[in-house]
Amino acid sequence: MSAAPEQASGTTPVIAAVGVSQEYKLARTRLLGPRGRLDALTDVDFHAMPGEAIGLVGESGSGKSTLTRILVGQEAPTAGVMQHRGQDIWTADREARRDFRRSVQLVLQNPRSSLDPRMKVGASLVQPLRSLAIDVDHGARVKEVLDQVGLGTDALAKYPHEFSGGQLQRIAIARALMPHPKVVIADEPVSALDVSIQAQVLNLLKDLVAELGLTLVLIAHDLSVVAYTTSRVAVMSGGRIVETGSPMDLFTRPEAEATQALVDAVLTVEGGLAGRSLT
Ligand SMILES: Nc1ncnc2c1ncn2[C@@H]1O[C@H](COP(=O)(O)OP(=O)(O)OP(=O)(O)O)[C@@H](O)[C@H]1O
Repeated sequence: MSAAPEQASGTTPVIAAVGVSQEYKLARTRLLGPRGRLDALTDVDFHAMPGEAIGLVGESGSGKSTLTRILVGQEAPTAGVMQHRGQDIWTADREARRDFRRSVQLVLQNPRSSLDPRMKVGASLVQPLRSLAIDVDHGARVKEVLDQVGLGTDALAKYPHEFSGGQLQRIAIARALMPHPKVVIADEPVSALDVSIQAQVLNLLKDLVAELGLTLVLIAHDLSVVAYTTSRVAVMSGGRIVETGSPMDLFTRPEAEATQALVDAVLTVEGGLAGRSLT
């Protein structure tokens, strides 16, 4: 098993996919015909250091969602290793697996589908504490996280339909924060939101990284979104990471064709970088 480079210098990534490949078997096109195979990921190395905000960007079908499912432990890779604090999550003991499930939380694209519409926000927020059997004062923790995401406790007795998309995404982020995670993986967290609200949610994620020392993995198809929010960006194409660099480097000196295409997409969308600086 190869180790992530930082381990040699004594600092362990909080999460790392090391040499990860993912092959899917496709449905037969003929009754007795062979099953096709699709390489969704090929030899991917991806890691996030403690307190780092890292972006993962790529066009549709490049493998971002597949890598996300591997990073959160929803799928085991067909080759390579998925590590949490240097330990393979699929061979780790029960305690280490529990620590991983608590430590790495996911925020999805659409809070309207990730939050149960029949549950009051208060009940949705405490659900992760129950399912992970975390023994803390629920009321105090709920107040604390609502404050961290800029919402008041009046949200607790309301249902999801009573909120705007931006407020709901704050609630989804609050829910992810409930178990005191070290890592938040946000999969296209602003692409379902109005452009006017997107910067607010991205600013919230940036503030959480700065104030709580969180590690953020931000996945998006829009390079300007990850450039605004993170300091290091990995570009995916065809199931591989084709380039990694600072947002400024990717914009000013893109090396891979896929990076150039993402830069072009930002620059041709009217107002693509409006209101977002690269620093
Ligand atoms: N469960 C699966 N079975 C078969 N093929 C899959 C499966 N999941 C993903 N794929 C294929 O793997 C490739 C990568 O898909 P993936 O969803 O990871 O890309 P993506 O970058 O997240 O795209 P999008 O932004 O459109 O969600 C695609 O060709 C996709 O069709």
